[in-house]
Amino acid sequence: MRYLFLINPHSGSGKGMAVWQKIHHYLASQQIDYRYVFSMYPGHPRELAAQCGQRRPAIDCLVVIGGDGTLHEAFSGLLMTEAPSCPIAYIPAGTGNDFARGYRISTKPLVALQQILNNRQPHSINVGCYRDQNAEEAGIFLNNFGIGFDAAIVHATNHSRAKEWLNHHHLGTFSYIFKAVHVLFTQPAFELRVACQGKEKVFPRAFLAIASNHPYIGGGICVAPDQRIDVRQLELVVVEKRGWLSLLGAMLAFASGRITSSSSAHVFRDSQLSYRIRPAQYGQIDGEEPGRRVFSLELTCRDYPVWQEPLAK
Ligand SMILES: Nc1ncnc2c1ncn2[C@@H]1O[C@H](COP(=O)(O)OP(=O)(O)OP(=O)(O)O)[C@@H](O)[C@H]1O
Repeated sequence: MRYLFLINPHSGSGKGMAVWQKIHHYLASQQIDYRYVFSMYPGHPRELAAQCGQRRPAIDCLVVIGGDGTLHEAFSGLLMTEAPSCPIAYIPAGTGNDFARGYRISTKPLVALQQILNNRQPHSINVGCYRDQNAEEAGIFLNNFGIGFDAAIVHATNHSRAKEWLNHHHLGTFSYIFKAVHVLFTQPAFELRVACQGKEKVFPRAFLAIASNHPYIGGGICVAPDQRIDVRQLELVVVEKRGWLSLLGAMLAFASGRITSSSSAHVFRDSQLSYRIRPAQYGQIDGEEPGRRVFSLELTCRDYPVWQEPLAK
């Protein structure tokens, strides 16, 4: 096997570089055929991954070291090319690491590396695909596509001047909770129309809509407990803003990983979902922001090979 390591040294406020140093030290002491490349700027992981098929000598597996955003870009790059699918593997080095949770990859770099080196067959995972007819834009999501509450928190947190400092001092969760409380009181309701399995449902006062590819969001919150990354299906959870008390209850259920059992929540599950949202809202796609806008989404599924043995349950 010939591996290409793609590293975002800045992910997780510098964790990417620290993880790579550990991995590099180990690889250099073994008989392993590998190359490596650093991503230098936002968007670079996508470009580097898109060139994988043309590399000579050919590579058998692209190993990404970074956070969920870097992994998302690498998958997008691989899926953009017509070349035969190059299997991917992942060593988490971000702050949230939700994909690693969803696929069961260790957050200990050398254990995650062994999951790759000991692997013997490709594992097929589901990748969520979206087409926004409104913005004439298409893309993928590995973790989730959120609109409303969670996306407004991502926006507030990403633009917080204290983010770097809090992450550096392992206080990122506090920043997230603080922003969540603020958004809870300021985020207005919006209209959502969902079409699923031939039926349309209208929510005049939706508060959040999260489509998930595996159970986790926001650094380990369980938002879709029945969702599995190896099943060709997506889960959309919609929460309504009925009144302050029920909304507060729903958000507490969200924070404690029980949102799907809240009476304000509605769950839709299928390999194809469409929904429209008005007026303009914040969105988040695997933690990155597509901007505040009106959405008209069609979600579908496709599969992709991962070269990594998941940890035992
Ligand atoms: N050399 C670089 N300098 C700055 N940004 C980069 C570089 N390489 C990649 N990026 C961009 O950094 C963004 C965020 O990366 P990523 O999500 O992996 O890290 P993170 O935000 O620290 O982790 P998490 O998403 O878990 O919080 C990605 O959009 C990626 O394109």
